[in-house]
Amino acid sequence: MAGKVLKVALTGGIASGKSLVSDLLAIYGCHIIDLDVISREVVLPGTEGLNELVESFGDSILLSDGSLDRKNLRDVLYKKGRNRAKIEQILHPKILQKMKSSMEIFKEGVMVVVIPLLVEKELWGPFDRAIVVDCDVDIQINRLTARENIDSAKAHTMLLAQASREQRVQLGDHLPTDIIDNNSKISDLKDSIESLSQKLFAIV
Ligand SMILES: CC(C)(COP(=O)(O)OP(=O)(O)OC[C@H]1O[C@@H](n2cnc3c(N)ncnc32)[C@H](O)[C@@H]1O)[C@@H](O)C(=O)NCCC(=O)NCCS
Ligand SMILES: Nc1ncnc2c1ncn2[C@@H]1O[C@H](COP(=O)(O)OP(=O)(O)OP(=O)(O)O)[C@@H](O)[C@H]1O
Repeated sequence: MAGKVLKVALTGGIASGKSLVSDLLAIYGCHIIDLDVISREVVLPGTEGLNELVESFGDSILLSDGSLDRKNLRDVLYKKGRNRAKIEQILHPKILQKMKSSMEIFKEGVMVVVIPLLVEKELWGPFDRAIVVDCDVDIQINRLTARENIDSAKAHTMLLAQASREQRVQLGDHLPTDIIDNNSKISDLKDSIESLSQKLFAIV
């Protein structure tokens, strides 16, 4: 007989710590599906995703080996205008189809699906619960500028393409939601994630 699956959506702003939290949840036995990982698969050389992006934005978005130049597409995405909508229109149906297939394979335990744009795209329908990784905007900007080697003006532009902290926290109106504070040390985050995973495995 098949066991039960707890379907948990994990979200948070850019550079809030979603990957770190999902790595920790994996250590405690959660099964992770990450839409940032899937979004790389749907643009591999030879895919429809990459071909459609090139049709729309030209081959300047490619590196010399024919793979996607992610930095270049990022600049295209955050430029003023309709580029972001066009990129999302090409990639999101493919990403969501792959998410659905990956979710169907998992039959027992705690499944955590990392969805950066969960709130922006109102994608909470298939889930039992949510986790929001939250940190102060200043800390988020510092982590983003350090990781991507960009200035703070560019980091602010990236934040503006996403929901605000306040909007994200309102996810609690739709799903039982755990807010994970990631403002302090990684050792503190580890402790919160250990408790959270115990809670999730007790619910499933
Ligand atoms: C523009 C791309 C190539 C930049 O790649 P890069 O390796 O620099 O970043 P990565 O993919 O790891 O994304 C990092 C973060 O950027 C943010 N982000 C990505 N796409 C978007 C978007 N369409 N709108 C707002 N924020 C976004 C998310 O917080 C995400 O976690 C890439 O982000 C992309 O393909 N985005 C479009 C697909 C998409 O919307 N992905 C989000 C998951 S559904
Ligand atoms: N508590 C913390 N203390 C110090 N550094 C941290 C902490 N949490 C995350 N970081 C660092 O901040 C950066 C962003 O974290 P991470 O990549 O996990 O965020 P993310 O939400 O997955 O990012 P993205 O939205 O780009 O996918 C990384 O370089 C990570 O190592």
